[in-house]
Amino acid sequence: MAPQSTLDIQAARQRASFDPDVLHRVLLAGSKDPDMRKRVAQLISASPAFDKTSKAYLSRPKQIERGLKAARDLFQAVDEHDLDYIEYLEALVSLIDDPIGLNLHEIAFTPVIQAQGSDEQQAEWLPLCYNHAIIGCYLQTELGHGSNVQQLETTATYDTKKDEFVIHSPTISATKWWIGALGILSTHGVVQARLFIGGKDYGPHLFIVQLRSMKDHSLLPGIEAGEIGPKVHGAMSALDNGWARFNNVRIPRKQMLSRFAQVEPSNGGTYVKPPHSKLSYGGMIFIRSQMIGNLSWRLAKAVTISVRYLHMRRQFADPELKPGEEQHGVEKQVISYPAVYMRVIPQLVNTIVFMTAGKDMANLYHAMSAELAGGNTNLLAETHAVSSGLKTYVSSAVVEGCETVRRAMGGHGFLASTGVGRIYATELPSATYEGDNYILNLQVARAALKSFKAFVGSASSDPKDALKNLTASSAYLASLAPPPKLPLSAPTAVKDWQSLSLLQRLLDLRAALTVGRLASLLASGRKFGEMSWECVQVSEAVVEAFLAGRMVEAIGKGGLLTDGAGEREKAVLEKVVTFFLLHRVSHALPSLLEFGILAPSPPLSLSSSTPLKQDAPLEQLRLSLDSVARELLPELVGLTDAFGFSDWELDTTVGNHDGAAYERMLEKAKADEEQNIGSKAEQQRMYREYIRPILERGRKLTGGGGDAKL
Ligand SMILES: Cc1cc2nc3c(=O)[nH]c(=O)nc-3n(C[C@H](O)[C@H](O)[C@H](O)COP(=O)(O)OP(=O)(O)OC[C@H]3O[C@@H](n4cnc5c(N)ncnc54)[C@H](O)[C@@H]3O)c2cc1C
Repeated sequence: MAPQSTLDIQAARQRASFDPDVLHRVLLAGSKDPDMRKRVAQLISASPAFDKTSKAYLSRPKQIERGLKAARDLFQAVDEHDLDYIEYLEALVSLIDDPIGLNLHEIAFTPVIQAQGSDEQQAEWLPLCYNHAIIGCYLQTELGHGSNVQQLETTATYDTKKDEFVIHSPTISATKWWIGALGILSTHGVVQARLFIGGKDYGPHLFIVQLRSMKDHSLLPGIEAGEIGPKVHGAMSALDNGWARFNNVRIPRKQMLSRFAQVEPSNGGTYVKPPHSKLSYGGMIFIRSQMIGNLSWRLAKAVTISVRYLHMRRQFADPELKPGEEQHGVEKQVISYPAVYMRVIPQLVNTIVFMTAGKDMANLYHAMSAELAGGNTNLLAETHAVSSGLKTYVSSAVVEGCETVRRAMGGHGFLASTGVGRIYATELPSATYEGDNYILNLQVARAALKSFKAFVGSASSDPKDALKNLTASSAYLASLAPPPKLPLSAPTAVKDWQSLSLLQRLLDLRAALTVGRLASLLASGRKFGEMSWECVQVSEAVVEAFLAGRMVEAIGKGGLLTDGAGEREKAVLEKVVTFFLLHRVSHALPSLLEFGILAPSPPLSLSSSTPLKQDAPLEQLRLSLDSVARELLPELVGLTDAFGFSDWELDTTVGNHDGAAYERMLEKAKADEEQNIGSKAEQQRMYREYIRPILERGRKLTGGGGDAKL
């Protein structure tokens, strides 16, 4: 007989109303080939090189070595199985779930050369990058400067006589810091440094600098570098984040990345300006746009583990059931408690929303790149606004989501072998790197203000033209034309709250008026620089309106969530989208009431004996949210199965496909004993050296009374 936990998971799996395999293909469509993913996962998991069983017990140097070994063995697998570049990237970025130095080569170093290198530079450097004849990192951040890139101190001074740049770190605060893959792995780096020509400062530009010898990997003359040390929660231990200082290091002029800005040798060095001031952001946009989809799959793992565990975990029988009634005395699955499912369902729903947003983002990025290649910068501002908004929103939500589903698991969620804490710790800095989220909120708010002013300015004279100029990121402003009559009449029935167009309109109006409020504050004399807290609210409102619009489109005919889906899959995805919008509208209630978009409920009676009037619109909103959550409850395990993770990928004791959690937890505790607390002989030694003296002292103090108990 299978353990109860297995029976619980099997029963939960059978309750799903749709085919998880079909849904799996819908979720991956347009981003990954499911068959390729499965094939690569199988061959990577079968290789002892990628074994994860001892990872939690390794010292820092051994973690670093494990990361380097993974990189070397990955290339052996590439050669042995003839993996192409996409297959290799899948293995590196999503299957080896610890970030390793090589990731930076693929997501930062190579892309910045692709985006910012001239044709000649690409021809020279990219073959070396693709074949890993060199390994690179991206050196932007300095000890004293992070978000404010314009104040970086490292200099690149043009030497007319030798036609070279001299790279130099003038102060301690100019030391490059945090640089992934710099500590031990990289041979080369792209360095952000201030360009000086003839004493004039042209601000930060990008330079390819060789860091280590190609013969013996020693640091080149004039370069000092090292590793910065362990990170919080022991996270990212296999990744060698490093520091570096440059002492008048010379590089040829052709190593300044010059797709856009250039330095020509004529007249003692002539600076050629980029055609668009934001063109150098291209590399950043690439990394951010990749992050959205990647983060969604990390949350998917955490949610899969948690949801499966919460179906097999049972606590407390229903106290209202009487003896003889079905389920009397049987403990309930904890997922059935509203205080559990109301924490977990929003995370599961976010996962699917973010996967879809990730595809949207990738499509937008590719369209922008194609246009840029032809010299057209039309999509640059839009791509910058969308990628900044999604990066800040998604990374914050994923970090919080991982911690939420971990806490929902109670004590076992705190055990490393459960696996969710590891995902949380790894994703935690995503809220900081590639643009600190609070800095990005400022940029989102600035872009929103610009769109708002342009729209309001032209809507009064030419409403049609104003509407025509809206983009995906500013589409919510259409809710202001014609000016809405507020408050809107809110539904008084649960079902009516589930209208996607109504929910989207509410989020659109809330975004438009949140931006409008910021514009009014500016008009009343407040300075933008003093309103970084207001910008948090603006950014959240604008991104949620954007996501609402994209999700309503995705669930429509031919949308990202319906293409390839059968009727049953469409039905469950529609519930997912409905829950997302309802949940966001509930969360936005303070603003919806503050701006008068919805009318407040009448004051509550203070008497505890008066029954609550459930027909008030906002009560109906609460009921509606709970009703969709309950409709989703039987689908949860099926939905997580649709993510398609193998047990090897999840690397958990409690979230495996078969649900046998307790068996695995005990098995692992026994199997790991030696790595965990040392051999039996070691344990005896520790007893003799540390435990026995305490007990002997205690016995002496109690007059040897403890002996009687032995
Ligand atoms: C794990 C990890 C890996 C990294 N990898 C790399 C890498 O490979 N290469 C690289 O170059 N860098 C890397 N970084 C650095 C990263 O890009 C920076 O940490 C990030 O840009 C933020 O800069 P900062 O840390 O200096 O924060 P700061 O800019 O000092 O910010 C500190 C605080 O001040 C707030 N703040 C700052 N200015 C304002 C303002 N105007 N208004 C309101 N609030 C403000 C911020 O929101 C934040 O809360 C990495 C960082 C981490 C954590």
